[in-house]
Amino acid sequence: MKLPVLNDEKTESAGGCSSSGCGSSASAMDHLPDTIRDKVANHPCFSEQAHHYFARMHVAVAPACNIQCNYCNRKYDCSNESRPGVVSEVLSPAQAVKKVKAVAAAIPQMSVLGIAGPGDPLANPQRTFETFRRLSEEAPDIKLCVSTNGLNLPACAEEISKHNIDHVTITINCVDPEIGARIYPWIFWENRRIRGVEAARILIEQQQKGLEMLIERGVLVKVNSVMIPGINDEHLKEVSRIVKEKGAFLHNVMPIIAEAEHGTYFGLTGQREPTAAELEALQDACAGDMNMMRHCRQCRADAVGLLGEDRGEEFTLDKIDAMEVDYEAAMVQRAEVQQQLLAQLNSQRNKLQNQVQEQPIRILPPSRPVKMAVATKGGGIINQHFGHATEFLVYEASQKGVRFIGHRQVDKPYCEGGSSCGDDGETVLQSIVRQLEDCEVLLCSKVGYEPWSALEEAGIQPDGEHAMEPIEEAVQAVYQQMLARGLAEKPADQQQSLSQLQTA
Ligand SMILES: C[S@@+](CC[C@H](N)C(=O)[O-])C[C@H]1O[C@@H](n2cnc3c(N)ncnc32)[C@H](O)[C@@H]1O
Ligand code: SF4
Repeated sequence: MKLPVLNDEKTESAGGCSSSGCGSSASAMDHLPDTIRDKVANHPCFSEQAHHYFARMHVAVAPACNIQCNYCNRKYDCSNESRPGVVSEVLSPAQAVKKVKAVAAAIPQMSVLGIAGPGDPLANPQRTFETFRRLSEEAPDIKLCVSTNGLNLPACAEEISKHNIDHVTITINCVDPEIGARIYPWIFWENRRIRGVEAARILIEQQQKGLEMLIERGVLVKVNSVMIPGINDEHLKEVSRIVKEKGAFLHNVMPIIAEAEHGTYFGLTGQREPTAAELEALQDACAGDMNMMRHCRQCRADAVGLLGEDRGEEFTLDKIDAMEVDYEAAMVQRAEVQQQLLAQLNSQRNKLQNQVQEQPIRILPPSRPVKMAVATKGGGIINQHFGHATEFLVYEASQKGVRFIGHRQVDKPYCEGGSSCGDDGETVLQSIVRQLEDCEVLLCSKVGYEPWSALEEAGIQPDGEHAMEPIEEAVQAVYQQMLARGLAEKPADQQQSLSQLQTA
């Protein structure tokens, strides 16, 4: 069965919430068949809207890998670090099942369990499928998903569909073996280590075959691609076109993380990471062809919580051993909480749609889009203090509506770092302001005087007047105010807004 692929340019409603490039906007979700909408409605990775409300967890049961990527080193771990491949402890399937049930009972909005490493789940098929089999029997209310490099996917596709795993992510960085040879030094295939272009050719063949087999079996497939400037960045447009044609549901183009201290080939050879603007431009170029995921936080292989947060420390093995879990009772509570969250999510979506329909048709002079940064702790509302934010979501408002375009991670929240300098002499505040330099507004619940001034000096208008309001509504409202004032003008009346905010 080939799944419908959304092209948000086509589904966008005039003046509405287009979330262009993301398959989860109100308009895009409405065009999905009910069966698929139900599958993604509470999946934080497959739906941008769901990621504000629903949490996910990964269990690290798969240590080995059957290929080497030049950007991956699973040996380097730091408990404060959130990046793929990193874990604090590898679990046995029995430990993983125990942990999942403990987390699901404690965090009822946790809807999805994924296996994503720290190596490749399908290079550890016994451990992976044993975990899935036991979970589908003992915790049938949890959605199961798996991430793979695809080398062993054709051999596992049938088993995946038997285990009721209806979401799979395949990492596809290229469809050209010459490019692949610059990303993958070797693969382990049919009991041999194979190198160079031949290795890349086999990997690409298996990935494409695996993708086709999953689509035929009605599994929702997301494709991850790591953007490596100068190596596969231009080429990823071709990858996007091909995987879309084959029926992939979502494409997630992620920036390479290449720090020398991680000891990866790319880290050590000085491969540069893309800038936020380069990533957005590539995502936009690919979006012409398919749905793009822009809310990926490149999680650890043992992450727990909402995307962007990690509550793993609350669920270490020693703590879980001390927890008594009645999963039958937990399932009842989980169902109630998740129903409520879905109702909230739907009501927010309907509200936005109604606003669009009720808006009188006005002919506005053409105006440019505006980017706004938002501080949120989840729930789809503006509910975080500027100084506590570890990341900011970025939205673009234009006359077509509001769309989510990405997120900016900060090294340290302002309140933890204050005006202290890093090795490069930049203060925490300067670094945050630099990350947000293309935004013109910052929406948060509160902001102190020092960051207020720094933001304003950088041309970013801080705004605490929309605290506790739904994000997209607030972004839309601020944009309307800017239009009414004439967009070329600098926002006036900052002093009045400032008096409504409290110091950090
Ligand atoms: C750690 S992998 C685990 C699943 C599987 N082995 C795979 O590669 O798909 C999860 C995702 O993180 C990506 N990843 C790993 N290291 C990365 C890095 N340094 N920069 C960006 N993405 C990375 C992988 O490409 C993959 O899409
Ligand atoms: S396939 Fe996944 S786990 Fe294996 S080397 Fe690549 S990123 Fe790391």
